[in-house]
Amino acid sequence: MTQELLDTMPALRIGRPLVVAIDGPSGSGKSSVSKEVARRLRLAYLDTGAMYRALTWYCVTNGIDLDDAASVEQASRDLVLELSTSPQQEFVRVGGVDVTDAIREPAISSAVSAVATTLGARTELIRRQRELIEKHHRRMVVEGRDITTVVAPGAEVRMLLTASEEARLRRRGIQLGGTQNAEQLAAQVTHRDAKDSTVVNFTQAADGVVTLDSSDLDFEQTVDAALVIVTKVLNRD
Ligand SMILES: Nc1ncnc2c1ncn2[C@@H]1O[C@H](COP(=O)(O)OP(=O)(O)O)[C@@H](O)[C@H]1O
Ligand SMILES: Nc1ccn([C@H]2C[C@H](O)[C@@H](COP(=O)(O)OP(=O)(O)O)O2)c(=O)n1
Repeated sequence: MTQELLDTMPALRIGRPLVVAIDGPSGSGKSSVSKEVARRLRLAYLDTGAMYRALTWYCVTNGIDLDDAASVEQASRDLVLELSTSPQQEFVRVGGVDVTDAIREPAISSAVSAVATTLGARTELIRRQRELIEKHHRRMVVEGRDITTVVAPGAEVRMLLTASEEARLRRRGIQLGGTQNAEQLAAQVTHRDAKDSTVVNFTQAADGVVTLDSSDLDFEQTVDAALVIVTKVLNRD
């Protein structure tokens, strides 16, 4: 879809609220596709997974027991977090420390589910996510696991981005530069999803949520398909 066409669509005019909520499993392309969709639609961008990762980094760094729900919940309130909401720039800082790369390390990926399944911590991060959406006047692409269902069920556009398990494992393997063997990849993709889905459902689209299956699409085709969904949903309403 050309930029000229997008820029002239009345439904996409600046000033109107436009929350695009995108959920999906690990490796489905949420972060990369959402960021590009935000750039194309000139919207802010929120990676909610980065918030769960930042909280995990904070807990691990401060020796907080991840099995102690009360301590993890307290940590979620103490967390001093700065997170980029620009799709042009990526940074995450915790207490002034740059953790942009550290939160993507396999050690954090393996620990993050323990934090993400602590309900009290979810409540606090969801509160912060909603605050960020309001701060951006509801003009934002927000991606995660529970955005379409819990964080922003009233979003103008709600999408579930999926891909086959095989495609997701392959993509994550390439993304990590071939450093992980099959077992390590499965731990970071399939097993993590299994743990995470005990608290949120991101495998089936809720009512009103459009599914985009990217298994047989390349990155550009997926971005284009997501933009088509956005324009169709907006022109329908
Ligand atoms: N449709 C696609 N086809 C091929 N690779 C893709 C596609 N979408 C995303 N990718 C790549 O797959 C990897 C995982 O995507 P990412 O956006 O990190 O997924 P998620 O945020 O859902 O875990 C990235 O390297 C990304 O560039
Ligand atoms: N809205 C969200 C976003 C992420 N999470 C959890 C689930 C994931 O295991 C972690 C990290 O999310 P992230 O989107 O960075 O995960 P990926 O590695 O991109 O699949 O956070 C969540 O529970 N709810």
